[in-house]
Amino acid sequence: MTNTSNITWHTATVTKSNRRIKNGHGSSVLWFTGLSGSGKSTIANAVSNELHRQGINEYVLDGDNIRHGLNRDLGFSDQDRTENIRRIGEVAKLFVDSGTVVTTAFISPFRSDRDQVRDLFEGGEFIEVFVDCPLEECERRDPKQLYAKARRGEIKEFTGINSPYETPERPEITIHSDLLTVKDAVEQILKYLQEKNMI
Ligand SMILES: Nc1ncnc2c1ncn2[C@@H]1O[C@H](COP(=O)(O)OS(=O)(=O)O)[C@@H](OP(=O)(O)O)[C@H]1O
Ligand SMILES: Nc1ncnc2c1ncn2[C@@H]1O[C@H](COP(=O)(O)OP(=O)(O)O)[C@@H](O)[C@H]1O
Repeated sequence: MTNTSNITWHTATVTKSNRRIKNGHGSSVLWFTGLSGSGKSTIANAVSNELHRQGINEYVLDGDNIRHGLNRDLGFSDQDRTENIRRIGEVAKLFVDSGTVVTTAFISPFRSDRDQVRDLFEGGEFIEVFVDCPLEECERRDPKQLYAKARRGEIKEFTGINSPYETPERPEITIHSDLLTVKDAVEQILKYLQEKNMI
């Protein structure tokens, strides 16, 4: 599948470092991972809103939206999920290179896929945010009624029901979204970025 033998890498003249100096802040990826309904999109968007309010270049890459466009050819088999995450990782890397604080909201259920994305980045740029919420609470929320469908057997390979979710072992940030408000979650994440001098 890899075919880079006749392709030459062009080094850009304006660098990531130039862009960070111009912007007056760092760039990184906040990689949200967690079950469907755990709160990835809600918290990622709330973080992005706050960054925007503070004049920081931000962007949200969201699972449902990307699957309507760039990754419309992919389904939910293990193999397709791996390819989904690989592509998003590469896109996130472009955003970080552009000087943006990018938030991504994908289930990204497999540890090895998340670790491969982590390896694309320089030290400190990849921030794994585990949105830790018990399956029972996600199922109670069921904002898109997908758990109900999965329980009725209408969705095959639904994460947490009949497809695995591998919890992160050493995430930079863990958000207990069954215990915290969205506002508190945003504060926890912004505090991390400030402590790391990212913003
Ligand atoms: N089988 C199955 N399993 C899990 N999720 C499903 C499935 N079918 C559709 N959906 C909807 O697609 C969203 C998950 O897409 P992702 O790209 O984040 O998934 S993955 O990272 O490739 O596993 C997920 O969005 P979130 O609820 O925001 O997580 C669901 O709305
Ligand atoms: N503390 C919380 N953090 C995030 N979402 C919460 C929280 N409490 C309740 N919710 C609700 O849970 C649902 C989470 O849905 P969503 O953000 O789409 O999750 P995901 O992107 O992980 O599928 C939303 O309806 C949201 O309003």
